[in-house]
Amino acid sequence: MSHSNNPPIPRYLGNWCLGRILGSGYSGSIFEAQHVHTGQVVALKVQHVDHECLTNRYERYLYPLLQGGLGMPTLWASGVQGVWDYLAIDLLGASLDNLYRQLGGPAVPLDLGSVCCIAMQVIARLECMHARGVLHRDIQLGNTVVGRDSYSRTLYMIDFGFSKRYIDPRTRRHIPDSKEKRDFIGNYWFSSVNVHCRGKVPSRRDDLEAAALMFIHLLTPRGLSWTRNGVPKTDAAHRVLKNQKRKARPEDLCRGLPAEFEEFLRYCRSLSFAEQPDYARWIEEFRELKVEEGYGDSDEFIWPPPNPQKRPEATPRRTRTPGVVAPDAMESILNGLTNLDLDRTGVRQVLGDRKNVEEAVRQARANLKDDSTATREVIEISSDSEGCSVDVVLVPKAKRLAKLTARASDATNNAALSSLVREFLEVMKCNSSRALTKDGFAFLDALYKQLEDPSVFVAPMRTSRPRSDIQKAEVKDPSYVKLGAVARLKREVGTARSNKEMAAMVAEFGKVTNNSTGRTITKDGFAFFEGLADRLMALQ
Ligand SMILES: Nc1ncnc2c1ncn2[C@@H]1O[C@H](COP(=O)(O)OP(=O)(O)OP(=O)(O)O)[C@@H](O)[C@H]1O
Repeated sequence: MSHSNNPPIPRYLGNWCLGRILGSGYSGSIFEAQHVHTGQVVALKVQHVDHECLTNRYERYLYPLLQGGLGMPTLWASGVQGVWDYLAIDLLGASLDNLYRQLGGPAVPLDLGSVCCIAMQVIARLECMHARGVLHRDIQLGNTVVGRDSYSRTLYMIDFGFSKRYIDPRTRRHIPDSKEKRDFIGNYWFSSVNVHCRGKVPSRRDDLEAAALMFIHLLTPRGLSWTRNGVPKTDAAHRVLKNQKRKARPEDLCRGLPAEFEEFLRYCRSLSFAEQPDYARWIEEFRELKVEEGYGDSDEFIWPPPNPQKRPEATPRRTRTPGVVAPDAMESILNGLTNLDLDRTGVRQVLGDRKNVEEAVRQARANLKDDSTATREVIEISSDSEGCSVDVVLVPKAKRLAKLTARASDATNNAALSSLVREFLEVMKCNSSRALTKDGFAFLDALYKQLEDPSVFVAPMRTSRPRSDIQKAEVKDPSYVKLGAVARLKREVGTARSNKEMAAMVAEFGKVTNNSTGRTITKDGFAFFEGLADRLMALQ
């Protein structure tokens, strides 16, 4: 319906006296308003009842599902008066869109510290919404706003006009997927490729992918490439935009950004339709990135952005430049393959006592046996420098770690252990996830055992309990516990005087990593293992 003939919005709606306009969207306007009796100040979302997209009608049913969650606005009242439908919700502050533009965006990107805070908070908001069975489906800068007063460092999600329950309240089941192409719901800039370009049914993964694109947009000078020509005005222009979005590879979108952003985007795209995302892991990843870059570990969104507390260390950050396999990375992949020597029956045992080979090693060997029947994983790696593509056989991370674990139990001296530690580092670095999986812990167990006393049985540092059990049973340490301990280990490993001392360090590393939410190896963690490999050579 056309709005030009709408009657003017009255000064009073229900018990609310309308004040200044806060913003307007496609379906209506938002006003600051005050309760005539209590004086309470709210944001009043006003829409014409005949509007073709009367989102208030949906929102009033969704708000109650979200009440009480951090960063979820409260719905105080709602009603219809004459032709006006209104919702009275918490009055909040500026949107990220406003703040970003104030600072010069998109010409000027946002600082990494702020984007990490945004990432931690937005992922947590999505976790909260999803836990209550609701998808947002319209994640964008204009729908992410800061709170007021004591909540001015908290981000809120607003605009649930496109939101939907993805858990059927009757059956308690996830909504079904569909092969049929559906009309697009969301926004041009950040809606996921599956939803926007392929017409798929939105699910939790798509909220997260939209968030990932939003983070990348904020960090990219001039923003995501498909946003640069403005909102498409014709169907043809919209088709061009969708094409551009569909073709943009994560490695191109994230060139020059810290690896976490590309990894997060890839992770979102790897989720299956009904899969539950690992929110905690990614909140922890962005927290660690923030700490590593000198911005501290808080997720509070401080505006204007403060300067980093310390400059980033000289070691270059791990940015990803996939698409091009660097010659040394390719060499390490191929070396890794040729080093996978399974026939070690004649190796003399010096450090280890074969009778006491621990559970982790037995497990690793069992995994190796299973591998003989496993299919090879072929991954295509294209090179944009040459405009060609090469096929490379990559051994999956788990398999390579299992082989390293088995070899660790057979190591005959410190030099052999040192080279195994270096191979372990290679595996962890060339993989898109730096999370220490149970295979990684098994390697640490084997290494610890060799360093400490191979004749004593050592309880594994991490068991392979199902993740749900682990989450129930464990109270995670705050990230600074792990970060502080690993930084100390990195400093101290260079002066370790014996294998026993190094064993204790490996054990401590395993313990703090197992107790942290993300179980990722940080930059300091990598430096610790590098130091350990050096020290093992020095103490031969
Ligand atoms: N609770 C609030 N407190 C303060 N400002 C708000 C609040 N809700 C919305 N706004 C402002 O109004 C703008 C539009 O709000 P909202 O997105 O909810 O409306 P909409 O009509 O659904 O918009 P669109 O059609 O663009 O999706 C927001 O970007 C924000 O700047």
